[in-house]
Amino acid sequence: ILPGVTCGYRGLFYPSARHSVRMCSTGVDRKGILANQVAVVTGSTSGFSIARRLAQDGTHVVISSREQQNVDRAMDELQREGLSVTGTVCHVEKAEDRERLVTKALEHCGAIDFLVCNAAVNPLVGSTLGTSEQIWDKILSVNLKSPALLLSQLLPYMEKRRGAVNLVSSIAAYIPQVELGVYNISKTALLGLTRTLALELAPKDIWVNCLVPGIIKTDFSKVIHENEAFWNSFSEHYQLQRIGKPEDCAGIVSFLCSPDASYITGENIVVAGFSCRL
Ligand SMILES: NC(=O)c1ccc[n+]([C@@H]2O[C@H](COP(=O)([O-])OP(=O)(O)OC[C@H]3O[C@@H](n4cnc5c(N)ncnc54)[C@H](O)[C@@H]3O)[C@@H](O)[C@H]2O)c1
Repeated sequence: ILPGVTCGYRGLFYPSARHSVRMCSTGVDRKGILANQVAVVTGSTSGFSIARRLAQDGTHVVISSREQQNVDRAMDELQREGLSVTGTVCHVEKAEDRERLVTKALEHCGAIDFLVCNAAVNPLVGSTLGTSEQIWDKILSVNLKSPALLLSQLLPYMEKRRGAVNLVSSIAAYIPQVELGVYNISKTALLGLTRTLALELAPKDIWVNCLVPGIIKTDFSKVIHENEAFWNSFSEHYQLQRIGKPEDCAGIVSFLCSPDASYITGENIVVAGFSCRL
């Protein structure tokens, strides 16, 4: 256990903690609604709003991304806020890194309840037909294949306690942007992956849903929100007259892991300020 971080039940597989909170679902104090549960979040060291919110709601969170220094910095910041967070390097394309992530979660927290697949890349701004085979492989590998492979490694542990999986797609799945080419396609395919996994995992009472963010202000979307042409047409396309904040997405992920969402699986939840083009 990390200094200053209490996991509380290291090495023990408690029966699903969800059952103990299921009774107090709607209309009650949500503080600690995810207490004593464990979440693994990929690509969670730059904005880390989802990791923070899950931890604020009581979850023990295992963060990860490609660079040790980024993992250390995010862990440090979240632990200073008194949150139960640990982390490790996990380049989601690498099987050994995914295995290390699983081991880390089990070592520190003894179980795994939730998986949030946040990591994604878009190495190219350009058309689909102008994309090299190498870039195709990279985008599909990180954005689409890795979530499924990581889940298959986590599943033996998640199914002991039931659980929730949250994939992260994009509004680009519904409203493709010409300059986002293969990225649009990877995010569209995630909608299909969500439904297929929901079907496969329903008998295990593991819920699989997909967050579909609109334009959210992060480094990832700089290429869009720092572009003047984008702002010229923004109010025409998005009805809430602002771009999203990472926190706008974090709460919905927490909700989808909570007992209040126990009859929701296979859904794509759009958090995008509404567009008539949807
Ligand atoms: N920001 C937006 O407007 C927006 C809109 C729609 C969807 N999204 C999606 O939201 C998710 C989070 O994006 P964000 O905007 O917070 O950006 P972000 O850059 O903060 O998050 C992406 C994370 O993925 C990590 N990552 C990339 N490749 C990785 C790999 N191979 N292994 C492990 N980690 C890897 C990055 O280091 C980063 O931490 C992504 O799936 C993105 O596609 C973002």
